[in-house]
Amino acid sequence: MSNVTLILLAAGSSTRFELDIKKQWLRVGNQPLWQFVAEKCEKTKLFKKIIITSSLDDIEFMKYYSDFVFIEGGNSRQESLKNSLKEVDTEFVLVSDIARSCISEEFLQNIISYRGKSDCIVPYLKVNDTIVYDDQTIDRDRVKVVQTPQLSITSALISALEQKEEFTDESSAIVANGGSREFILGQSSAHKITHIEDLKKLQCLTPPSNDILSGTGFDVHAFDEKGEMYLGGVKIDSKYGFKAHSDGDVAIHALIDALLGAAGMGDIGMMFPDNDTAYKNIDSKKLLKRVVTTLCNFGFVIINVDLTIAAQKPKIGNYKLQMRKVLSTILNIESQRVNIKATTTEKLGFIGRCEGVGVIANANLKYFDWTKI
Ligand SMILES: C[C@@](CO)(OP(=O)(O)O)[C@H](O)COP(=O)(O)OP(=O)(O)OC[C@H]1O[C@@H](n2ccc(N)nc2=O)[C@H](O)[C@@H]1O
Repeated sequence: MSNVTLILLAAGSSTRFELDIKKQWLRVGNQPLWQFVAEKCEKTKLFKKIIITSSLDDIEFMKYYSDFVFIEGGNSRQESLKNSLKEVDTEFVLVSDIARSCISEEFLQNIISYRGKSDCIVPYLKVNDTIVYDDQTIDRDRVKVVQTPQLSITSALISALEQKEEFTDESSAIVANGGSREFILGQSSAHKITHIEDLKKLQCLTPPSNDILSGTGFDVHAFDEKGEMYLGGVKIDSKYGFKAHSDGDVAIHALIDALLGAAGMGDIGMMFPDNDTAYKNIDSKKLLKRVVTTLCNFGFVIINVDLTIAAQKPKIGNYKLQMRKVLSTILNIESQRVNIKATTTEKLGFIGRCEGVGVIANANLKYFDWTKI
C-alpha cells in the first residue's frame, strides 16, 4: 500500500489565462483537463489517495465525472493546500498543479522513489540563458527553475504552512520553517499552463472531441390572473401572468434545462432551487445569463437552440423576432441560431383549456477548441 497521497490543485480562477474558460476545464478529447491529469496519475498506482481541490461550483459538476476526493479550495494556492492536507493520512504527500498537465509516470516514479533525507524533494530545471538579476548578470549555474510536483514529509509541510507568510511552493515554506530540501532534475516537458500560448508547449494534450452535445428541456407554468407575463425574455401584453417562484418565464426555464442537459449538468431546479428567496420574482434572463457564464467557464460553446411554445394563448407571433434578439444576445450567438416555434394543442388538454403554457426546448453545444486559438 502506497504511503504517498497526491494533491492536485485545481482551484485557481485562471486570472492570467486570457480566455473566459477556466483552464482546468479545457477538454483533452472528451475529458476536462483536471480529469485527464488525475486519471493519468491514478493509472500509475503510486498513490494511496488522490485529492483534487477546486471551487465549490466546480466540485458540484466534477462529481458528475468521477469519484476522486474533492476538497473546496481557499482564496490562495496555500489555503487550498492547507484545506487538502486535512484529508492526508500518509507519511508523504506529493503536491502538483493541474496546470502542469504533462507530468509523466516516469517523472512521478523518480520523485517518489527518491529517498532523500530532507523534508522536501524539489524538481528543478537548469537555466541555459543569461540571467540578469536587479540589473546585475548573475551566475546561471547557481540558478534553479523550480517545478512541481514536490514530495514532502506530510508533517513538515503541515507545520510549515502554519506560518502567516504566503509561499509559492512547498519547499520555500518548509525551508522558511527551518526544514530541509533536496533538488532533483525535473522534467523539461512539465510546463505549466499560465497563458494561452503555453498550450502549444504541452505535447501530451490531444485536441478536444468535436462531438455535438444535445439536450432537451421541458417546463410548464399555470396562468395567474394577477402579475405580468414574461416569455422568451420578452414582456407580453396580457392581463395575466404565470404562477411561479421567479418571473415564470417558462420558455427560458425550458431553455435552461436544455442547455444544462446538453452539458450534463442536471437541471434548473438543482441550480436555482424554487424555495430559495434569492430567486423570488427573479428576472429569468438573469438565470439564463448565469447558466451561459457557467457553461463558458466549463469549456462549452453554444451552437444553436430551438424552442417550441405550446400555448392556446397568448398569440406570440408578433413577439418571436424580439424573443430571438433577446435570447441570442444572452446566449452570445447569432439570432438565426435561436429558433422559436409556437403551436396550439387544438384546444386539447390543460394547454387547450387555457390553464397554462408548456415549452419544449433543444440546445446543442460543443467543446471550446483551444487548438484553434
Ligand atoms: C425557476 C425556479 C427558480 O425560481 O422556480 P419557478 O420560478 O419555475 O417556480 C426553479 O429553478 C424551477 O425549477 P423546476 O425544476 O422547474 O421546479 P420543479 O419542477 O418544481 O422541480 C424542482 C426540483 O425538484 C426536482 N424534482 C422534480 C420533480 C420530481 N418528480 N422529482 C424531483 O426530484 C427537480 O430535479 C428540480 O431540481
